[in-house]
Amino acid sequence: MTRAKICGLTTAETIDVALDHGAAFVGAVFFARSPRNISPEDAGPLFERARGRAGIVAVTVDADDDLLGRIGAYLKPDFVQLHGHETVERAAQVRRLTGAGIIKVLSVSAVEDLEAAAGWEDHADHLMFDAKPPKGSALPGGVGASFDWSMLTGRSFAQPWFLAGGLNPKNAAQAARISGAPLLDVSSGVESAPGVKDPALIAAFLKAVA
Ligand SMILES: O=C(O)c1ccccc1NCC(=O)[C@H](O)[C@H](O)COP(=O)(O)O
Repeated sequence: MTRAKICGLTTAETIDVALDHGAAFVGAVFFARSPRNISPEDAGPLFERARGRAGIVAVTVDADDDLLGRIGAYLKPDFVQLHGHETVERAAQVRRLTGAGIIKVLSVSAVEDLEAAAGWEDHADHLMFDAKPPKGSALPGGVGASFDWSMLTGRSFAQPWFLAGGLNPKNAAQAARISGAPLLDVSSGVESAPGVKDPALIAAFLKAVA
């Protein structure tokens, strides 16, 4: 069985659908340029319904101390997802500032990109292999780009890891089978428009990987 994270949730209805269909993680995005951006003050009460039912993930991109402090205070996430150029030293500071575990995202377009995982062995609780966004993209994630999943076939890593990038209800099972990923992550593939999560697509995605 593959477990899944539904990312970029902004409404009670879509969080409930994710929880009711067995999402293992639910994510809130804290990045001003994202159509999924939400404030820590709004995310806190909204995501409380997920506490103890799924891991609550705060997605950040080279966030400053002020934002991380607010995320820690209002959302109290189980994990902070580092989707920027954070170093292992910064990851340790993020842990201290938020009290949360770390999911480190590694952008992949070629097999050599997987080598970065070794540097995070003692510094992240989970890894996420996400597709490198197309040149000029305004966002480092959530863009629906994918990479060749067979690069991951037969590989093992020190931490549990997510496959992300361009997944949707139709390709999720095949992606899990080819890559061997224990965890999948999806955002735009379960939306009807940028930033608008579709309850039926969330349910279909989670059924596809169950
Ligand atoms: O989703 C966003 O808007 C976003 C913005 C900035 C940094 C990361 C972001 N998303 C992170 C995720 O975990 C996405 O789920 C992941 O990149 C996969 O996205 P998609 O290809 O759309 O499924």
